[in-house]
Amino acid sequence: MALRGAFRTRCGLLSLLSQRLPHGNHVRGCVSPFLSTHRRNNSTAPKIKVDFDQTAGVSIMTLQNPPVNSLSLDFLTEFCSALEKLEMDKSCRGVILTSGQPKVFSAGLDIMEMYGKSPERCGEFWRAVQEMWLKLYSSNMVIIAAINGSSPAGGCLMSMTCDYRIMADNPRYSIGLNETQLGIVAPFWFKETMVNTVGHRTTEIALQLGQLYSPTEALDIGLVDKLVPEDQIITTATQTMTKWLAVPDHARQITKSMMRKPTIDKLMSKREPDIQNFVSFITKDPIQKSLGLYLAMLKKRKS
Ligand SMILES: CCCCCCCCCC/C=C\CC(=O)SCCNC(=O)CCNC(=O)[C@H](O)C(C)(C)COP(=O)(O)OP(=O)(O)OC[C@H]1O[C@@H](n2cnc3c(N)ncnc32)[C@H](O)[C@@H]1OP(=O)(O)O
Repeated sequence: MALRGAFRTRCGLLSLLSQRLPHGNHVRGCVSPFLSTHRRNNSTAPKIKVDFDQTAGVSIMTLQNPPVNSLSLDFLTEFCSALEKLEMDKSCRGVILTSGQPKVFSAGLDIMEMYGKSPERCGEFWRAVQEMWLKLYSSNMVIIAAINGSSPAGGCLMSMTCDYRIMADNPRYSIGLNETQLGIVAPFWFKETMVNTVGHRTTEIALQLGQLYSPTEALDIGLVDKLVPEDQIITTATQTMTKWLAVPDHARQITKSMMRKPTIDKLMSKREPDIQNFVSFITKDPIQKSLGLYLAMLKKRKS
């Protein structure tokens, strides 16, 4: 039923863009579903900057995949490899995740990775998305998100895998799992991560509506834990980290695992079917058309 609903029209995307774009913009004029070009970040510059403070045992991972830190296959691969290195380094006990791009923490999954790609490539991409989630959600380190910009969809998922979320108090920013507004469906592990964060009822409403929340609304529902002025976000994250690292590692790690293991085990046991589900869903013609329209509109609203 959900799939049929998503396939029925492209209005999920159209209504999202005409009703509420994250920065309050509106679609202007008509759009062509055909996208001939798309500015890609093909740079070989590192997409993740890691600053390790050896004395504190804390790394700051800065996401730097311009223009909007979208989660492309290359980005995810580099991110997982950087995180794995830190995980294996016993002197690193905490990570602060933040964005090096103005106004955006992460725009979520790179839509270009899901548009016009072969089933094989889509499968490879989805495996990388799963890997990012698994590595973050099961990390032994304390992970704090310093959300210094908008964080829709996959960006919100990434934030929710962290142990604590501090968001810049700027009403122009938004955060949430807005998948249904794009005519796509948040997979079960996105849903469970949100349930584990804000509870069942709030998730039910948030997911069906594909709701994007302002920082104040996100704080109200517990999607983020603290709001601070943007220029204080890293100092606040660093102070918060000190508090978390004062707890004995083994006790905190076992507790974290106890809370998250059922969800992690569920994805681990369903990884391949989850990839197949994603590939068969995303490569369907109506979904491809919707994604094409959405991309075209993202560009159009700037002109
Ligand atoms: C039955 C069950 C089956 C299960 C099937 C599974 C289904 C799939 C589930 C997928 C799960 C998650 C999905 C996602 O994460 S999809 C991504 C959703 N993201 C969004 O909707 C955000 C879109 N972007 C924005 O709203 C804004 O860009 C912004 C982040 C608020 C920033 O605004 P801005 O004004 O600063 O920048 P803007 O001018 O809009 O964008 C700059 C350029 O970046 C391009 N771009 C933006 N977002 C993306 C993106 N996510 N992917 C790729 N490209 C993106 C945008 O087009 C601009 O490009 P250009 O400069 O014009 O070339």
